[in-house]
Amino acid sequence: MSSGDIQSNGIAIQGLGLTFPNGWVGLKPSDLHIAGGSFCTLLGPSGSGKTTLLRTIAGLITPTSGRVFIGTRDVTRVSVQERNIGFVFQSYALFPTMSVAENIEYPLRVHKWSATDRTARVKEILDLIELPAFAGRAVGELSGGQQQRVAIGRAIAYRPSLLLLDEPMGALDRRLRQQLGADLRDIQQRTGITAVYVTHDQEEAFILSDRIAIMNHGEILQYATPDELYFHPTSRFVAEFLGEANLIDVVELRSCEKGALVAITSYGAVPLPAGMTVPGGSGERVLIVRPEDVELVTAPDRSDIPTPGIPVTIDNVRFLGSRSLVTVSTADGKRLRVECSKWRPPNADTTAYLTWQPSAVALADR
Ligand SMILES: Nc1ncnc2c1ncn2[C@@H]1O[C@H](COP(=O)(O)OP(=O)(O)OP(=O)(O)O)[C@@H](O)[C@H]1O
Repeated sequence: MSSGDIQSNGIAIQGLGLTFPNGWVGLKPSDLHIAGGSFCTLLGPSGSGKTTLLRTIAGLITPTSGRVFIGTRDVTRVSVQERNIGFVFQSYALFPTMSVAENIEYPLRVHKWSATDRTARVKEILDLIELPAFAGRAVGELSGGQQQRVAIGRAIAYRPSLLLLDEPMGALDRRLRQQLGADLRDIQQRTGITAVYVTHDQEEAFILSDRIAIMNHGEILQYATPDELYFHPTSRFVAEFLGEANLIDVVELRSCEKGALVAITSYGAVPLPAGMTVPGGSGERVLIVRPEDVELVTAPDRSDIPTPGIPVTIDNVRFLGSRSLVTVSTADGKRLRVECSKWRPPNADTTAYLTWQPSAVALADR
């Protein structure tokens, strides 16, 4: 496919910070390296700085500190037009009086492509976005999802080195979002363009992305693959933002005889995954265990309970069909959650013990 001839550039930001004129800190100085040809998502709650970071990469906002590189080129002081970037926003921003083909052709005219090259490229893009039969239609006659496909096609038509997308599916219903998301990922992979995508929808981010930057309060907290983020969050915020998490404060970390690490908690010693090393820094830590990794066991003799074997009382059991959600309380009143899909939970008000495999535990900053 000749659409794959886009020259993929990575993006590097170094110490990028932004304080707005009113004194509000939009971005705390951060570093990030997005590999060329990858799909990166900026994910975080409303107001966390996702759009601000995207706009700073685009050159629509000038940072107060740090640098932005596209490939090896320092573009910190380079204008938007010279950064060679395609944009897609939530509002389609298509020209309503122009046809689909004319919309796609427009940026090629601006970039002074020859008529022959324009015709060939428009055809190629119409095939790529799977709308060849709609070339002559006015964009106003298309569905929302089709219009966004045209917007994506128009954004990549002149072969920019980056594609930046700010909540492009925000106005679409769930079914259309899923369809367009799959189309977008397919287009990104077939062209090999580097894409940076803003959303606050975790599921969308997980489905689409090679790597995700989790943001909060203008800060990039962690940049990793979806499974690294889910199973090895490095902060309490990331753990709780990406689904349910049981958090247990660590009093102390100790090495046992075999060199493995053990976390001392107010519920006893909790073995940590083999090979885990003591993280740097001196901050307080928290253990993270996902509800689906926890098992509730009952046994007449406490010595039969596998570690960590935290005694709990079952508060309630909610049956949800394919799984049950169980809320339990420890002796000191801490509430924890257990999800069971393959075994029946004990009845409420019974005493049971919580256990899990050491590999299920992540260690994060408190
Ligand atoms: N020009 C500005 N001057 C002052 N503060 C601003 C300006 N633009 C944005 N902010 C603030 O910066 C913070 C981050 O805004 P931003 O739009 O980047 O968040 P976001 O994560 O994209 O949120 P959402 O998901 O709601 O779009 C917000 O608190 C916002 O009010």
